[in-house]
Amino acid sequence: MAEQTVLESIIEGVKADVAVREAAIDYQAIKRASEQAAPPRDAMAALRQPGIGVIAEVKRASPSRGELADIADPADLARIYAEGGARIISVLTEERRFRGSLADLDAVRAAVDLPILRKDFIVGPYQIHEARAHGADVILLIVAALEQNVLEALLDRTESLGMTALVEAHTEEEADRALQAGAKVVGINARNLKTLEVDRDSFARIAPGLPTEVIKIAESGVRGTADLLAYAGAGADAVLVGEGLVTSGDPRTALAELVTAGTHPSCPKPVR
Ligand SMILES: O=P(O)(O)OC[C@@H](O)[C@@H](O)c1c[nH]c2ccccc12
Repeated sequence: MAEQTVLESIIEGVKADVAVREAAIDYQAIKRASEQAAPPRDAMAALRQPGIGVIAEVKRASPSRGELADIADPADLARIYAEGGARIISVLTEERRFRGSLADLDAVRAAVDLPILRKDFIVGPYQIHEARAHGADVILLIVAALEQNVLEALLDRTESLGMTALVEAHTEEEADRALQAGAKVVGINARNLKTLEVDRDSFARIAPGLPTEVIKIAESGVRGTADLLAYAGAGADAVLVGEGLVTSGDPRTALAELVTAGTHPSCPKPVR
């Protein structure tokens, strides 16, 4: 048998964890909970604000870097992000490799009023209802992890709940599949989730081929304002930043620098 990619091994763990949660709260129950949650916030409006937005991520660990930051109080970090001008807060909920949890999502939801992205490896509708039930407004759909018909079904499910899907691609082919499925927000991840290699040029290669009306997010590898400005120059509406904030020692200042650069009159703007 061919060796598993990192992505495949993560997904295997995620499926096992979802099965455990579903045994405790079944599909009908999580569906009801998602329908009873307070209405989702408008992430598209947040992303359409002028300037290059920053999506700030609550991230403790990653398979590529191991432990990044303890983050004893994710609510506290989320408040710092909100005060610092983040457009959206991303919360990793994958437990095995990223040390996130739904408890983190709950804590952040209770602390801030911004749209929240549940960042996980979504494999089926259960996790989408779960995200909504826990107050998420945006979910990540990773093209490389999903068959096309499943991607389409999950995108429709997300939108029918009034949520926004950030559809993630790493190659031109995956970006085409995202568009085929009807994605309105496309993220280009500089990191290849199969090998964990980072290629910061992938955004500049792929983004110009996307329709102007599609919102474009540059994901991963933003170390500071120079990377933000480079992504802005290549047409990004927003950047998604984890490691650069949580390992900075001073996330408030690190975020302020990015937000200031992204809203400065000299910052390149996406063509609309
Ligand atoms: O920590 P970074 O390099 O700033 O990256 C943030 C974000 O892009 C990254 O966490 C991410 C992007 N897509 C993902 C999919 C799954 C898990 C994590 C991710």
